[in-house]
Amino acid sequence: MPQTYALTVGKLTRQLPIIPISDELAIASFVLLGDAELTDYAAQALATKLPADFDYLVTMESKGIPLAQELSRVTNHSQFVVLRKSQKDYMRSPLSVPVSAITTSAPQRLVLDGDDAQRLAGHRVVIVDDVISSGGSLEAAQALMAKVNAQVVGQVAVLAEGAAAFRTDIQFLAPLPLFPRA
Ligand SMILES: O=P(O)(O)OC[C@H]1O[C@H](OP(=O)(O)OP(=O)(O)O)[C@H](O)[C@@H]1O
Ligand SMILES: Nc1ncnc2[nH]cnc12
Repeated sequence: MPQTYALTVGKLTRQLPIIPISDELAIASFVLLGDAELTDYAAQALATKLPADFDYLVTMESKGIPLAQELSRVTNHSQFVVLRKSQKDYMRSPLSVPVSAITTSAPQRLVLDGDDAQRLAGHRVVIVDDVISSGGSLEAAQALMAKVNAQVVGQVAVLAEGAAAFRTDIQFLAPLPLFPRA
């Protein structure tokens, strides 16, 4: 098994460390947090793939947050919504659903603050994340949007990992392979 994977996103390349995540599987770890150059570049590129008309970007804590912020700025949307991975005492009437992701074996919930729920109700939203893999995080976000009667008009990510690269219901910039564990 190679130790790193050379990821190319447009004009940028990054060497991603290959990390075992189970007895059978390893991932090329893509941590966008802290990579301002790639975040800005990806936001510019993803902006061209968004529907012309939407009200809010919605992202998932945590690695999607800087991307959604930059994409909001590029598309002149002054507010976006973050779905959290834990419930905080400052939330009012939060809604939550179970979420599973390829990187997380422990049970988790995805949480929407009630104030954000009111803001999204009846609006057109685009779900944005750094990477879509099993689709578990995306599915949980969709479930929350359905709960608040928000219409999902786009689903975008920088990378589609494994079988997600064959999905026709998402827009992304590059595929990312999964690796058998050595
Ligand atoms: O399609 P899936 O299998 O759900 O995988 C994709 C999700 O996994 C990663 O988040 P992670 O759970 O690692 O949390 P983090 O962003 O807080 O690190 C990534 O940011 C996506 O949200
Ligand atoms: N390859 C990857 N790196 C980091 N987080 C991920 N979440 C899903 N796939 C991932």
